[in-house]
Order: sequence, then structure tokens, then C-alpha cells
Amino acid sequence: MVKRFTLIRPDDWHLHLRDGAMMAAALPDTARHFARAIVMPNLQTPITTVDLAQAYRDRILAALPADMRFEPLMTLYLTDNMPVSEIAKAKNSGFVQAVKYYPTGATTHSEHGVTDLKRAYSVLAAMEKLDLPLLLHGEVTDSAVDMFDREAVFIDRHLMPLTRDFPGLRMVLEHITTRAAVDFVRQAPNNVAATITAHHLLLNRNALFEGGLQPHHYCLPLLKRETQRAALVDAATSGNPKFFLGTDSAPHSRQAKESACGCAGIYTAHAAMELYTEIFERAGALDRLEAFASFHGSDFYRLPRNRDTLTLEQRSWTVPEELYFGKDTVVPLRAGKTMAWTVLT
Ligand SMILES: NC(=O)N[C@@H](CC(=O)O)C(=O)O
Ligand SMILES: [Zn+2]
Ligand SMILES: [Zn+2]
Repeated sequence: MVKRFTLIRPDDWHLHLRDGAMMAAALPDTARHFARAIVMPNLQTPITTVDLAQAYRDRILAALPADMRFEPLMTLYLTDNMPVSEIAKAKNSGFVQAVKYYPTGATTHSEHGVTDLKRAYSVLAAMEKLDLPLLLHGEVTDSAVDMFDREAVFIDRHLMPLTRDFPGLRMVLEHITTRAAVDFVRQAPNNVAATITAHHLLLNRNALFEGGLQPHHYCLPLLKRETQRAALVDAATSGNPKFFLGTDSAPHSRQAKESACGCAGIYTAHAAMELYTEIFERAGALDRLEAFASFHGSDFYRLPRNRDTLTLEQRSWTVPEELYFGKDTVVPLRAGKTMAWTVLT
């Protein structure tokens, strides 16, 4: 018998759509399967104001194919000098759902990020008061800290004080990669949650070096060792509502990845649900995929759960070697390799 299951349509709580031709090409991959996505604000010119978010949202909706329904949930990029008044404006907009913190220099297009969290304290206080969630790229950028330890050190140095100083602020530790993050989120109060990517659930750091340097497995936070990956699978498949799906699908051109100074980011939107299904199936937890993908995130963001459904079938297909995104080509995760599950459309 063919193996097949149906779940309430999922949402992606951490997504990079980019802009222009790249966005127009990437968008259908997400919109085909997900009802909504939290759209990251790290464009070349970061989305630092509600007006910029509105214009970006309009561009996304204009690029959406006529036969697709999709709701982009917008975010603002926190900077050292965001005016406190922008928070009330964001809350009242109805389309800005969160504010994103990037430590300056931590990742792609983070040059405008926050230099010292203390500088953002009045904005964070307004977010706490108005109940607008804070999303964290949780890594320190201190060059004295080993690249593989940057998430754990961020938790000690910054996240613990943040949760003490803003006990009412909803926070999402994005794209977690370590047992330290899993443990921290588990013991924290319910205002603290985390997203988990498919690639951090599937791959450990060996994937960066298998048979030679693998730039298409380079992302931030870096892939970690096997024991850490296993802790993430435990968290994702545990049924704990603090953990939910966020692909961090992040397209970069082949040229930008296969370079002497390659960009961080892995493209997974072409096969996101199929990848998560593989992980949950292997963990014997297919019955918990729906809550992770379709309930926990909307509950945390206090948005209604979706009503329509998505069906997956155990049928193999081959991922293309590359995708044509405007003038760029993007090498997706699993390029040229086989997927075990297919979304029925
Ligand atoms: N995850 C990544 O490696 N890259 C993301 C940025 C981010 O989420 O840190 C990107 O925008 O390319
Ligand atoms: Zn990030
Ligand atoms: Zn990201």
C-alpha cells in the first residue's frame, strides 16, 4: 500500500525571500506548501521601518502567482537607533509580526545589526509592553569565541539576561543548533520558543567536509556535531509546543556560494516539508509532525491555525542539480539526489 498522510497546512516561521527576481523565483516554492511565512528583513537595504515592510510586503504579493494563496508575515530589522515609536506603529500595522535582532556582523546582511543589546533596551521595553515578539539570531560575534560555540555563549551572555530583564517579552531563538539551546528553551518560561531548520535536523558538521569542502552546506549558525543534531531531533519530535518549524531557507547564487569567500545560507524551500517528513519518519514520530509544522508556531504567534490541508505520499523524486532564479542559479539542498516523499498537489 502507498504510504500517505494529510496534515493541516503548515507555516514557515523563518524564511528568507530576498527581493526582485530572486524573490519572485523563490516565492512559489514556499507558497506551494506553506500558508504563511515569517519573512526575514535582512535585505541589502534592511527593512528597518513599517513603511519599508509595507512596501516589501506589497512586492511579495505582487510577485505571487495568481493561482496561489500565501500570507507574508513581516518583520522589522532592529538597529541601534530604531525609534521607540516604530514599535507602536508596527503593532498597529496588522502585518508586522515581530522584530529581528542580528548581532552586527553575525551573518548575511547583518552589518546594520545591533552593536550592543543595551542600546536597544528602550525598544525592547516597548515590545514587551505592546506584546510584539523578538526574534534572535542567537550567536555572539566575539572573535575570541570559537565559531562552533557562538550559540551557547550567546545564551549565557545575552539570552539569560534578556529573559530576566524582559520577563513578559515573547522571544524566538531562531535556527537552534545545540543541546544548550534545546535545554535553555525547555526550562525557560512559555514566552521563550525556538525554530528548527530541516538542514540542522538532517546534517551534522561532517557534511561540510565530505569528500572536500562543501559550500552548499555552509550556513549560520554552523552545522554542529552528531550529538547536537540528535538533541535537535529529540526537541523537534518531542511534541513540546516551544519548538516549531522554521526552514531558514536562504537562497544565494551558485556564484556567491562557490567562491573564495562563500556566503552562508542553504536553500531548502523547494523540498521543505518533504525533508521534515523524512526526519520525523526516521525518528518514528510522523504523528508529531503536524503539531510541529502547523500548530505550535501559530499558537505562539497567537494567529489562527490554518484550516486547509496538505497531503504527502511516499514516492521518490529527484531534486534538480540547480534552480534558475532570474539571472542566478541556486543549488538547492540535496541537488541531484533523491527525496523519499512527495507533496501531492
Ligand atoms: N542562515 C544563514 O546562513 N544565512 C541567512 C541569514 C541567517 O539566518 O542568519 C541568510 O540570509 O542568508
Ligand atoms: Zn540567522
Ligand atoms: Zn535566517
